[in-house]
Amino acid sequence: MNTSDVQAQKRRYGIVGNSEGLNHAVDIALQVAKTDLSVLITGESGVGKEIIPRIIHDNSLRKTKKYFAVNCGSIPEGTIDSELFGHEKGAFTGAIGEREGYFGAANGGTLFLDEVGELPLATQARLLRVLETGEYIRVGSSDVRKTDVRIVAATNVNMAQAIRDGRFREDLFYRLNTIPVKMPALRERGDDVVLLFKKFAMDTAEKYNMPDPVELTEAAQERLKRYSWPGNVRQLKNVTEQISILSPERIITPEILSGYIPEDPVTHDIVPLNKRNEGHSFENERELLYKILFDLRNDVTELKKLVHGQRVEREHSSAPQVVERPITYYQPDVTYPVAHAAKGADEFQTPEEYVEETVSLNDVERQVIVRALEKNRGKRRKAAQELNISERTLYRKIKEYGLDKEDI
Ligand SMILES: Nc1ncnc2c1ncn2[C@@H]1O[C@H](COP(=O)(O)OP(=O)(O)OP(=O)(O)O)[C@@H](O)[C@H]1O
Repeated sequence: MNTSDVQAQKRRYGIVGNSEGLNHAVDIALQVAKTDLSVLITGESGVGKEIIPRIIHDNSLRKTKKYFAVNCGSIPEGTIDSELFGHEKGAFTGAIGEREGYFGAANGGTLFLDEVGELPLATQARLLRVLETGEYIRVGSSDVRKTDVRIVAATNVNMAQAIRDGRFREDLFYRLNTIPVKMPALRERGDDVVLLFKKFAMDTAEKYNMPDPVELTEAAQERLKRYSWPGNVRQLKNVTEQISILSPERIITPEILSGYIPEDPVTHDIVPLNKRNEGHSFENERELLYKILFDLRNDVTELKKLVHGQRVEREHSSAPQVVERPITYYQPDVTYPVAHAAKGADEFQTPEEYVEETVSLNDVERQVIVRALEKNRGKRRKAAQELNISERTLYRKIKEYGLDKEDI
């Protein structure tokens, strides 16, 4: 293994970790990059398979040509052939114009077929043909076209089982698997888990302008290493973000970790997140939640500034003082104390009047959505963009909170 090349690639792509399995995967990617051999990357969901095809393409002779990543599992069975191989005008109802398809568009370049194990059998036959001969036919056409595409595929399904079940063609498997690359599960990477936690903690602190990233005690590091991480690096990233944002403590102990990962090191209670399930994606929910929490924190900070400003003003005019409140972080399952919204300078409250009111997270979420809808004059697409969530999630939330019955 050329260690310095491997280290350079890891720096280039922001890959964190130094375990043997990870270094080996990057090394193989580098070694095969200059060939046109097909590569099949295997590994559990969330282990970081997507980076390997990028390394291969960027270090290949095709690097100046197109690179496409296609998630085969997220494309409906009815349209996958047309997406991959293109279609002619009028090939099926709704085919208003012709479509080139990825195999045509990537000519000369690289195509990354993620979740290749999910391809329907008919598409597998087409894929085998193009891999063996470079030939393919658009849907609704009889013309044979030629293309020169390098295929890198990835899967998290057990291919041997899929072949036994008749869900995946054995001949295609061998064709794709010319060079196998195995991405190890996070639980097999030893200290990498701690390095990754540090990276994600720093990224989160930077992203949200936090003064200091969270840090792990020695015991907490051991606890992270003992846990089985069924959702792998993706799960660790989410957990680190959650801790960074939700924990008022910045030094993380095993006790604090217990609120975020199960005590039982091998339990699969925390379900791996499914990126493909866009309509009800946890990533979207999480983003919305983070946004709410940050809006809330910003509101409190603003309020604090306002209170401070008012206090200074009133001190000068010997008016009654207002008690300053520390900013509180949100804690799961705890209602959040907020001061009454500032009403305007003249209506400002005295300490006696300054009451705490609790709002649930749902109330806050509802308010944030109403605010975004009002601001965008009911335009849901714009509101969803502003909230950084998908339109489908916004529609669902609107229904959930009965906002569709309100005049916004
Ligand atoms: N070694 C690593 N260093 C830094 N970030 C990583 C590393 N491995 C994975 N990640 C990050 O973890 C997340 C999940 O990785 P990725 O999407 O590549 O997983 P995957 O194996 O393709 O999962 P799936 O099979 O579900 O598609 C991404 O945000 C990725 O950037």
